[in-house]
Amino acid sequence: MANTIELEQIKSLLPQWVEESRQLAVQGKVAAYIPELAKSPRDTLGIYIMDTAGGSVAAGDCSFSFTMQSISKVFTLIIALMEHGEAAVFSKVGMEPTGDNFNSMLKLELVAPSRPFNPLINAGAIAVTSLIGGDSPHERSSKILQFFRLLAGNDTLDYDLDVYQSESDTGHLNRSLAYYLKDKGILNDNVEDVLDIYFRHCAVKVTCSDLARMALVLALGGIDPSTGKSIIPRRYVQIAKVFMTTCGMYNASGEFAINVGLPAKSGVSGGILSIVPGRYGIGVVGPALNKKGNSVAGVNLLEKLSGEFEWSLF
Ligand SMILES: NC(=O)CC[C@H](N)C(=O)O
Repeated sequence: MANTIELEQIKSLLPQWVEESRQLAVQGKVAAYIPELAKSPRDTLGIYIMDTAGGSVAAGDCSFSFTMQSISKVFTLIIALMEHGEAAVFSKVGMEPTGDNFNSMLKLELVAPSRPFNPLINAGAIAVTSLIGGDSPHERSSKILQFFRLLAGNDTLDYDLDVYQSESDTGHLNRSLAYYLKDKGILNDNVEDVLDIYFRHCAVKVTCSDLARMALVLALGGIDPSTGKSIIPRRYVQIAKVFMTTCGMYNASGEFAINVGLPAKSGVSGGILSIVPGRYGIGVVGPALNKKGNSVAGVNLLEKLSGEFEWSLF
């Protein structure tokens, strides 16, 4: 179906669907292991969809801002690939899902070498972040933030310093993962430096429209929709999409592939970035999470959309 006709249909259906999906938030829980995230309003639900021709649809709580958390890992992977290429990145992380929690230590010890299974689990993302170069932790963080701003088409993107501080004060499990990787020679960086960079990129504050714009660049195979120029090599977008499909929704990635069938990445703040390749960039937020750590209402909304408009890639 032509995008413009479909977008009009989405526009008319979406407000009602948002209200229906919002009802499911009571089944979920807001993440509390980062204390600052526990303050998020459970019933919030927003979605923003951008198409390749400049059209967009917004519904629900689109002015709500939230931190990217694990969604940022997709883009730090891309930066590391652009700086160092595939061989260097895949010497530090694998290409396979784990079946374990995103912050699990288990396979690092069980499987030799202790290379994290993929770049979207915490251990893998920390290893990838350690590859991003610069003269100081500040310079490395700035480079990441600038790239996120470019992708979002929003020069005002910045850190939520309360969330950053909260995670920095309590992120001892991530610290232990990083020290373990340092011991095993996977991480060559100063551990506290790399964690600071990691906590900062997780704490970049966005709205659904920022996520949709970042997603749109991926949907376009790396083309900046404002300039028509390539800002990410197509091959690296392909790699990112594969990881989003196989590992992007934690241990529910298989279920999500069956029920929605789109590359997606979620974060513990309740955000989900998803794409319909060649067509749409989508940003969703709903802070109440299901047992697998994904936004209950957000996943439900994406299921409705994909089902109705037959977006599944499979
Ligand atoms: N799943 C997530 O969104 C995790 C990101 C979070 N900053 C953490 O490291 O625990």
